[in-house]
Amino acid sequence: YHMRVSDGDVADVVLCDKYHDMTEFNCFTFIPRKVLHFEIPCYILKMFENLKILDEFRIKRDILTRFLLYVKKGYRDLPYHNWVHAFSVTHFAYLALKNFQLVELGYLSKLEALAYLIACLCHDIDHRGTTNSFQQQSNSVLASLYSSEGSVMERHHLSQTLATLNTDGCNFLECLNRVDYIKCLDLIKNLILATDLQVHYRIHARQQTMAMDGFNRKNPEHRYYLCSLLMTCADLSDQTKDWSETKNVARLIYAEFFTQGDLEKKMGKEPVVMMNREKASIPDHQLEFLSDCCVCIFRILARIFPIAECLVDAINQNIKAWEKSKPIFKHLTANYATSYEILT
Ligand SMILES: Cc1nc2ccc(C(=O)N[C@]34C[C@H]5C[C@H](C[C@H](C5)C3)C4)cc2n2c(-c3ccccc3Cl)nnc12
Ligand SMILES: [Mg+2]
Ligand SMILES: [Zn+2]
Repeated sequence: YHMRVSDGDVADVVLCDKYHDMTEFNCFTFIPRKVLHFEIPCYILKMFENLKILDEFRIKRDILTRFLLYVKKGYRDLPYHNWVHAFSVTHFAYLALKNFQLVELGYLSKLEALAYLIACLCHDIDHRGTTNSFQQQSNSVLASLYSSEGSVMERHHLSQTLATLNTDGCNFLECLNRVDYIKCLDLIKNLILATDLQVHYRIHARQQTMAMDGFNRKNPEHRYYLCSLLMTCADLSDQTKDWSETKNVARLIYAEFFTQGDLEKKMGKEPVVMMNREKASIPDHQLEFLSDCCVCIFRILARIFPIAECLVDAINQNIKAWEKSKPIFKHLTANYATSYEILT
């Protein structure tokens, strides 16, 4: 199953010493999806180096590189849940670590920072472009494996992550002492499981309370809520970029949603409106998602880290842009079969 990663592939990344000027790259306005596909592995290595994480844990660059090249191969060629998404989520984690000074100011330990980056890289490995409920509906192998615990896809992403770590020449964590190694895997597990939006909806209120009361780094619950919040923010960080990016990402997400809807129709099941290309109104649904989900999460983040206010503003700009797009969508949908074609 494991398509080999050659030593040449590893050397190409390890020996690449470009991108010295990271000024743009370190800003929240930087758009990771603009990075050339073949340059992504080098940028990931640069992020780890720049954060001084490799030295801290004596991680060997060639082993980390072999790991991330296998992770890259673990992602499928899907419109949205692909390797570029993994990179864009990891880039946000890097920005948060750097701009909020999460380790320097004691919000995260160095081990939590390492786990955060790895979890972002791996959080959607081997995604099939379908939701957890689709796994149940279609009685998939993954549902039979994990549906009793819930978060079916996220448990699969975690299992694929551990399998990749156990691939020859990929376990860059082997140099951690036993306590840190076990703690790191436990953190990666919690972080990947936190990317199930249903989990987020369940703990959202408590995250809000934590932000109002003030983050207490001595409180293990607060540490869990902060890590989960940072994961969800990273997963949704495309929504904090400019309008053309937001529109482009919506196009990719609905390509997956509508493909699942088409599949469900073929299975004789009625898809939810959000996944039915005949019935979905993308602007309305996106307005709902940005207003009820995204802006709330980033407001909590901004309460803890005031410089994240700019991310809340960016989301509000995108909400305005979706409002303005509605009449155009309404008019064009009359002429087009579906509102999706307008995005393309
Ligand atoms: C822009 C944008 N819109 C999105 C609109 C909707 C949903 C979504 O899963 N909705 C729900 C709505 C209810 C309760 C649960 C389970 C299901 C039923 C489906 C969530 C996600 C959206 N999303 C994501 C994203 C984040 C994490 C996992 C997968 C994805 Cl796709 N990343 N960006 C976006
Ligand atoms: Mg996911
Ligand atoms: Zn994701």
